[in-house]
Amino acid sequence: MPEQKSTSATPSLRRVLEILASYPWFVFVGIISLLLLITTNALTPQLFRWGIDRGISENNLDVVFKCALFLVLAAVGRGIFSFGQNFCAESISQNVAYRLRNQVFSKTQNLSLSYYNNTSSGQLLTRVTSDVEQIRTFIGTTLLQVTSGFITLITSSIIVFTMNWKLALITLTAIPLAVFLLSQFFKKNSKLFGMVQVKLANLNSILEENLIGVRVVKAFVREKSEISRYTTLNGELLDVNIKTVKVVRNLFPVLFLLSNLISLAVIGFGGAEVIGKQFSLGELIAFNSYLVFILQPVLQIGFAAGVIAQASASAKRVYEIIDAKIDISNNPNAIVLGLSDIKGEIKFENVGFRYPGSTIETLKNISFEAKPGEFIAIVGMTGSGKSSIANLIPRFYDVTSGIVRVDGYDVRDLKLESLRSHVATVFQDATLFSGTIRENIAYGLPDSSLEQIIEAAKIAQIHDFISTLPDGYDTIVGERGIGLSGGQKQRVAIARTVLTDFQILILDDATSAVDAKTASLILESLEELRQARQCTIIAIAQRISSIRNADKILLVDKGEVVAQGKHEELLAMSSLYAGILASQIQQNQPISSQIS
Ligand SMILES: Nc1ncnc2c1ncn2[C@@H]1O[C@H](COP(=O)(O)OP(=O)(O)OP(=O)(O)O)[C@@H](O)[C@H]1O
Repeated sequence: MPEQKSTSATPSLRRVLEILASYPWFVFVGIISLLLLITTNALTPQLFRWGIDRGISENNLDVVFKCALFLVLAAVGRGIFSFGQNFCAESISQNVAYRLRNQVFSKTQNLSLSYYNNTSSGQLLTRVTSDVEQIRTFIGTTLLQVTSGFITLITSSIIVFTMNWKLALITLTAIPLAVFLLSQFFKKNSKLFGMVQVKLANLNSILEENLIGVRVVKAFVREKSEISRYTTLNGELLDVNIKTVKVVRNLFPVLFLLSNLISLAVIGFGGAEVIGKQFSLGELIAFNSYLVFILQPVLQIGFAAGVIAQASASAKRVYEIIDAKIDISNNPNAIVLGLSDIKGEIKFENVGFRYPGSTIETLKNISFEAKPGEFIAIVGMTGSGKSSIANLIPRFYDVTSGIVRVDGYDVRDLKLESLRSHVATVFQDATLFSGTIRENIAYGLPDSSLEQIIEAAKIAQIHDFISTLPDGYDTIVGERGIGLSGGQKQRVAIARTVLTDFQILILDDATSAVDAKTASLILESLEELRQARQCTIIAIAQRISSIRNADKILLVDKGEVVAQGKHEELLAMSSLYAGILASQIQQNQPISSQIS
């Protein structure tokens, strides 16, 4: 993973708890309900004591009836306060989950591309879904249990002390023992709980890869081995889950044993005191009820221990994304280039580039210039570095050495939004979103009129095809809609880009899936657009025939520009270029397939 601020589990959970301050009313009403519930619970044994000692023992029916009435009122109060505290806790937990999901998602939108090179989307998905859900469960249920447990434990301890300090001492020996057991449990198992989420994320990655690559799996008849790969990882998740169940399960018999031993001691010692008339029967019954309010919270906290450990691990993983360093960001004095200011000049000055985390120098000493309104082509073998050069112009990555300039400005000094809004890119891999064709074309400028959209579609040579569809521009594409061929998708992607207000257009193998005739029609339209807008075009091309009229052609080999000039000049000066052209004429095939 890319460099990240170290995020440890406990501070991460503390950061989750700090979010609660944003919901003061829910917290306030929740705490009041919780305190009232605890008070009602604490009063109930006293009512029993009163009913037994003053009512039953003294044959006073009036006290017995009053006691019964108060007990009913206490039960109703418990119902209301319990609803209040649970409603507030659930509401807060849903809001915290909403906020974390939004925070993680907006971070994923701002993270640099290098982060995605090193993190699978399955891992990211798990953090937005499962990890956030763990945190929600912790806030909605566990936090309440633990808070109420602690307060009940303290108030009940005070009450039992005032009732009978000797019996209380026997009872309270349970607490340090339980705390010791729980701390040991935490120490030993926090790693294990983190592993559950790691395994789940691995499983999601495989699932995601397979869903995306389902055609490859089928074409290579790899279904069985993919099922076995998934099953293996699923088995690992099962093993870790079972291990967590086991460690939690092992904790409870010990805690129950402790609780039973204390009960035994109280009944034995308390019973002797009742016989010796030092303690009334009502007091012993009330005392015994408080025992539940001491031991139950200890068990509750025990139950919560696992969830807290899991929530801590999840919070750590969620904050790892929220805190992830953004490699490409605006510098404090970044300049905004307005549409009327930008001319479209590009200059590479001795540019060297290494992908983040890589030790290999992908680009070396790249220097070239594109004047405003020029058509520059980049050709070269597959893997030579053509896309890497193009990626540096809209600052998808930063150079390792040298400078990339747009209109004389170092791109690192320009505001990213302003730079990228003037530099439009059509990628080879045309990703469309679910929605209508119209929405897809208008993705960059959602307010575009249908006329503008149609004009863009005409330039991309896709208008005629769209017109044949029953719903025309309102046809749904993407996962929910009709399937488009690779070439059709590429043309919709070109239309989507053409519609925007760019001054520099980068075509990264943008017509690779389109037939040669349509590709040349698209280039003709783009040429007209270039003349009209005076914009600069950088085209990465596989077919030399499609770019022979370029103002300048850069021939890239092993990360270096080995020759640059017009088509005829390159033919004369570069045997590599001449060789590529000859082989293309001979075989009428793209460059990459010749070389690879
Ligand atoms: N994200 C990345 N991280 C590390 N190395 C990368 C990354 N992307 C590309 N590379 C490496 O950089 C080199 C240049 O890749 P690039 O995509 O620029 O080549 P290209 O000339 O555009 O290739 P093609 O014609 O096949 O698209 C290759 O060796 C590739 O392995």
